[in-house]
Order: sequence, then structure tokens, then C-alpha cells
Amino acid sequence: MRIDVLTIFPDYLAPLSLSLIGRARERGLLDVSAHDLRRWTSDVHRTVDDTPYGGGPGMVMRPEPWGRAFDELVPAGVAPPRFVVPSPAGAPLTQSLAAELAAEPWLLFGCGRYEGIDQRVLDDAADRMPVTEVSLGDVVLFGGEVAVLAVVEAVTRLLPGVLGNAESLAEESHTGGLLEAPVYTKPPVWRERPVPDVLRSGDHGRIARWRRDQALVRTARRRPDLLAALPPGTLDATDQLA
Ligand SMILES: COC(=O)COc1cccc(COC(=O)c2cn[nH]c2)c1
Repeated sequence: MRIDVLTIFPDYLAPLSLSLIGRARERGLLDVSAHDLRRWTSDVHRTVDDTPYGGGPGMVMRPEPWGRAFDELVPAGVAPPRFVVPSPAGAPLTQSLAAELAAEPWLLFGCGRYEGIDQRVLDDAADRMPVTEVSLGDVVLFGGEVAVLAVVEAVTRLLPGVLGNAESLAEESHTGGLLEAPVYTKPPVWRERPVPDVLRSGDHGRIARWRRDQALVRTARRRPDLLAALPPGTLDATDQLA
């Protein structure tokens, strides 16, 4: 997979060179480049923003640098990337959206700053490539860079070969759309708190049932919306656990 990121703060994307993603890049599974949007400015001050038409606080990202960046990075005649823009107005990032993005051969991320990117940039992009605005939650960040790190992590961990067998693909598909059960490791007792006996019983059927029950209780308490979203009949699976 090829990943390009357009940002006015390329250093924010430095963590992509670390750890698993760094190793995946070394192994040629990923090709990640961060591009300074100011490279496509034309004035001596390398301006990327201006005041909003219609008034209001803050600044808006000007369209010209984005357009020139698209012209260079996404030339005509080349199969285009999917343009992914973190935005409070975007579609919620879910594991299924991450899986959809992981199937793309090329992702181009656009990091908004200030009050946002001139809408015509999104409109112009949509004439050349598929565009997906994605939200990490109903919260406002300073810019898209941190969100891009999260999306890139969610997507690249799904790519074949990126996660070694040491890492667990803790995907919701393993627990059928429920939250994960609590996890424990050594020591068996810590600050007078023991590990639940069932997990040390060696009875794998009992352990699977306990984990399923814990996942159900947690989901019901913390995320009843996930229960409601389960495909009909999912909960009947409980008795399928040996
Ligand atoms: C068309 O899209 C844009 O103009 C995006 O512009 C901006 C402006 C400021 C900050 C951000 C970063 O995204 C979030 O804050 C965000 C993402 N998820 N939840 C919050 C993006």
C-alpha cells in the first residue's frame, strides 16, 4: 500500500516511522510519504490560509496549494488514490471503514487545519478520485495529523504481513461485534487482587464461556448501542460455546 499525507506539519507524521509501521515500511509492505503543503504555495510567505468569506472567526485553508499538490501527486492517466480527510463532519471511523480503506492500493490523506479546508478542494478532488471524510469522534482537534496517525494505524494493522503472529488481531469479528473481555497476566495475585480462577483452570470451554459472558456484560453496560447493532441471532451463539 502507498500512503501519501498532505500536511503543513510533516513532522507530526514522524511516528509512522516507528515500531510496526516502521518495520512494515522497511519490509516494503508500506510506502509512506508526508508532503509539506507549503511546497505548493507560490508566495514568498508560503501562505496556506486566509480569512473566511462570510466572516466568522479563524482562518480557512486556501484551495490553490491543494490543487497544485493534486496536479503533481495525482496526474491524469494514473489510477487515483482515495482521498481521506479527517474531519468532525466525516463518517465515523469504524473497524469496517478501516477494513474498507485497507483494501485500497493507495491512500492520500489531507490534514485540515484552522477552521477547515475550502470546500472547493473537496469538490475538485471528487472530480479526480474517491473522497472520504472520516471522523474520529465528536470532538474538535487542532488539525487532521493526529487523526491520520490513528487511521493509518487502524488500516495498516489489517494489511497482510504487518502484524506478526506475536501481535493479536484484536478485531471485533473475534468477539462478534461485542467489546473484549478483561485480560490478565502474571502475577496471579497483585496488590491482593487475584486473577479470576476460571482463567487459570485450564478448562478452555469454561474460559470461552466466561469471556463471552464478560464481553456481553461489558457491552450491555458500556455500549448498549453495539448490542442493538448485532445481527439477529448473534446472542444465541452463546450456547454454541462448547
Ligand atoms: C473538509 O474537512 C476539513 O476541512 C477538515 O478541517 C479540519 C479542521 C480542523 C481540524 C481538523 C481535524 O479533524 C478533527 O478535528 C476531527 C476528526 N475527527 N473528529 C474530529 C480538520
